[in-house]
Amino acid sequence: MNKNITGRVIGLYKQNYIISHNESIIRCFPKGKKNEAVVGDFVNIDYKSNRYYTITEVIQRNNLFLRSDMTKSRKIAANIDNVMIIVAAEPDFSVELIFKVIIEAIRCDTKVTIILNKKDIKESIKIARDKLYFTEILGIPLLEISAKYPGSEEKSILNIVKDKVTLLVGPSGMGKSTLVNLLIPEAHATTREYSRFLNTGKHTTSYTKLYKLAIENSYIIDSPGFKDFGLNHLSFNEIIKPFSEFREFNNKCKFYNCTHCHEPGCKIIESKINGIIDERIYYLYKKIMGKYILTHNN
Ligand SMILES: Nc1nc2c(ncn2[C@@H]2O[C@H](COP(=O)(O)OP(=O)(O)OP(=O)(O)O)[C@@H](O)[C@H]2O)c(=O)[nH]1
Ligand SMILES: [Zn+2]
Repeated sequence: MNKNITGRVIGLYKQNYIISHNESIIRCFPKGKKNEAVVGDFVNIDYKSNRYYTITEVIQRNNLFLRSDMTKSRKIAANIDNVMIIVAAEPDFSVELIFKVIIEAIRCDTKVTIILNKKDIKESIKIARDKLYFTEILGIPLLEISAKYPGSEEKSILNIVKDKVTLLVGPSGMGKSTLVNLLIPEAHATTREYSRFLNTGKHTTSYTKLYKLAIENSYIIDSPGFKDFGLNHLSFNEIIKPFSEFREFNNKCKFYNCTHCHEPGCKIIESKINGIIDERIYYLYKKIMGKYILTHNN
């Protein structure tokens, strides 16, 4: 007898899916060779009596957060409302990398918050804060916390994640796991349980997982740390969109297809020279767009 049910992907490791369905979890495999579904997806699954569950259909998504380079793209999570980017006083982090994540979050039409962790490290917190100058100019919420030594302020994260599916991303070493354990005290145990369930033969923790928070209707998706974040799947307009300061000058350049990187008669370059556009933001744009153009023209 075939049994068709709908569930949500809460874990994915190689070809192994963990699907949640009515408070229980089901191990599942993709139907063909391709892994179409990602964490956060709602899927229809099918049980063939003596075999195993397979995903038969991915239900239409609201969005799909991904990163891509010239050769491949990596799907990270689907159906998200919120992207929380975690950086820290130390180790050092790349503003360019963080900004690329913001660009992708805005393409997905989600909210974005930056969490600056390890505020207890007084010697380096100011440098990290200065690097995040763009948050104020572009109106991106920034919250300083200490995931390791939490006080009352850390509770305000709950207001950000309430009633939402929040994707937690960040470079390695910023304290993402510490934050996950603070928000979801049973996360460690859940990860262990999932690893056993996946039967992968080793205790792998480095895969994307969806956790249910204690507050109703609120979820966190924890994804592995990354070193780079490619935007090859985006259009020129999607890359420029978060640079809200540029908007009023965007269509006023001499050339209709101005990249605002080097062209004569560029109103954005002019506005940067006149101090109307923040110089640091302009150079951040130029760096990101310069690399994007280079990979797209090859
Ligand atoms: N001082 C201080 N250290 C912290 C804080 N949060 C995390 N750490 C430390 O920073 C280091 C990295 O923390 P993790 O939570 O493992 O970081 P992660 O981002 O999950 O790192 P990856 O597993 O590499 O992706 C650990 O030694 C933590 O104890 C904090 O608020 N203050
Ligand atoms: Zn221009």
